Amino acid sequence: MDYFNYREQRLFAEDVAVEDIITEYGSPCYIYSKATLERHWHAFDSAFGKQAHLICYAVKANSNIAILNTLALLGSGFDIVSLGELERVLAAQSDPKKVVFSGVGKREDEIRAALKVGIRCFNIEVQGELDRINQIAGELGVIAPVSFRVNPDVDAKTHPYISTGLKENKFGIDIEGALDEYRRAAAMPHIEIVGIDCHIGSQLIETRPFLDALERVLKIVNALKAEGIVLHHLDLGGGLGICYNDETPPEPAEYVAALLKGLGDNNLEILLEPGRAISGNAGILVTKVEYLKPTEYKNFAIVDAAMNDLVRPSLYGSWQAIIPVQLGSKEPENEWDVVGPVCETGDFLGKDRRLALSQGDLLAIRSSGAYGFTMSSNYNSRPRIAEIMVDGDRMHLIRERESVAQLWAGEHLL
Ligand SMILES: Cc1ncc(COP(=O)(O)O)c(C=O)c1O
Ligand SMILES: N[C@@H](CCCC[NH3+])C(=O)O
Repeated sequence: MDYFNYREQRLFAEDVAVEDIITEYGSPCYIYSKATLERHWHAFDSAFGKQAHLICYAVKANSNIAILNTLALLGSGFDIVSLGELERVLAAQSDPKKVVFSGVGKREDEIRAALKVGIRCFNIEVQGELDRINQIAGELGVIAPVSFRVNPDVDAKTHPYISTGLKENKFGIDIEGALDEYRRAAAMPHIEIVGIDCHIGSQLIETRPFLDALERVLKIVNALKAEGIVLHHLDLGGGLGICYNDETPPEPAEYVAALLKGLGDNNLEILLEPGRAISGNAGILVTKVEYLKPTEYKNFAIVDAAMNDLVRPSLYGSWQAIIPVQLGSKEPENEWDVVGPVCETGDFLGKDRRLALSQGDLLAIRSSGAYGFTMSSNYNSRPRIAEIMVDGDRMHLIRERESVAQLWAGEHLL
C-alpha cells in the first residue's frame, strides 16, 4: 500500500504522495489503500476455487463504512459483534444474509435487531444465549438460524490477550458440552441449526493450530451427523496473522489450501472471518514530530498521534514499523522513542527506533489498518482523527476529524 518514490524522495500511498494527503487533511490521520484491501479480500476468496465458501470480514478490525462498502461490493460477508457493527454493515449496503453475529454477551435488543433484518446466523457462545434467541424468535414469529462457537482448547501461540480458543478463555461453548447444546437446540421450536464455528485467536503465524482446531470441530460435525443433525456450514473464524516486522505467516492461498485438505470430503460450506489479514497492511497512521527531546537517558520524539489513536504498542507491547515520509534528512540517525502527548508513561508508538529526525517531520506507522482506528479513544479529551482512502491517484476523506465540540456533545450539567 505504501512505497518510497525514490525520484521524489517521498512516501506514496498508491499514486498519491503522503505529504500531499497531510497538506490537504492535516496530521495525524489514517490512510488506507482501496486496491490493497480488495487484493487481500480476493486472495482469500479466490483461494477456495469451486469449494462453497463465504468470506465474512471481521468488522472489528476496521469498521469504517467506506471500507465495509468496498468489501460489500466485492460480495463479502461480515462477522459482527454488536448492534453498532450491524448498523455499520447495513449502512455500508451489505446483504444481511451474509452477516454472522459472534460475541459472548449479545443483549436482547441486539438479538431482536439481528432477527428483524434476517442475518445469516448467530454464533452462540453461552448456553443462556440459545434460550434467549429461541424466546425472542418466538416473540417475533421467526426461526433463528444458529451455529455454536465451540472452544476447541487449542493453543494459538499468540499474545495471551488475543488468544481465544483455550479452556481458560471466556469464548465459545466448551467442546465437551457442545453435543448437548446441539441436542437442546434441535428440540427448540424457533431455532434452526445451520452450522458450527470456532475462532482460536488473532495474529496466528502458523497453520498448525488452525488444523488442530479444524480436526476437533470435525469430530463434532461427524458426531452430530450420526445423530441426524446435519450442518450446512463450518466457520473457522479469523486469526491469520500478518507481517509487522519479520513474521512469516502463510499466505491466504497456502492457509486455505491446508484447511481444505484438513476438511477432506466433508460437504460443508466454509466460512472464514479474517479481519487483520484483510485490512492490517492496507493502512498506515501518519503523524508529525512536534518536538524532539534528547535527554541524558533517552531521546524522545514527541509526535501528534498517541496511544488514544493507536493503542496496540501500549496495550500488547506490539511492534509496528515507523518510517519517515520524506527521505534525505540532513540530520544524523539516532535512537528515538516515538511517544505521544498523552499523560501516561505507556504512551508510546515505538521504542528505540533508528531515525534521522527534525521537528515537523512526518512519520508513517505501518500496518495500522486493523485494530488502529477501531480501538482509538478520546482519552485526554483528544478528538478522533480523520481517515482517508486512496483510490489510485485520488484521495477521499472517509471520516472527518472529530471536532472538540463533538467531544462533549451529549454531556449535560447537573
Ligand atoms: C469471533 C472473531 N472472528 C474474527 C476475528 C478476526 O480476527 P483477525 O483480525 O485476527 O482475523 C476475531 C478477532 O480476533 C474474532 O473474535
Ligand atoms: N485487538 C487485537 C486483536 C484482537 C482481535 C479481536 N478478537 C490486536 O490489535 O491485535
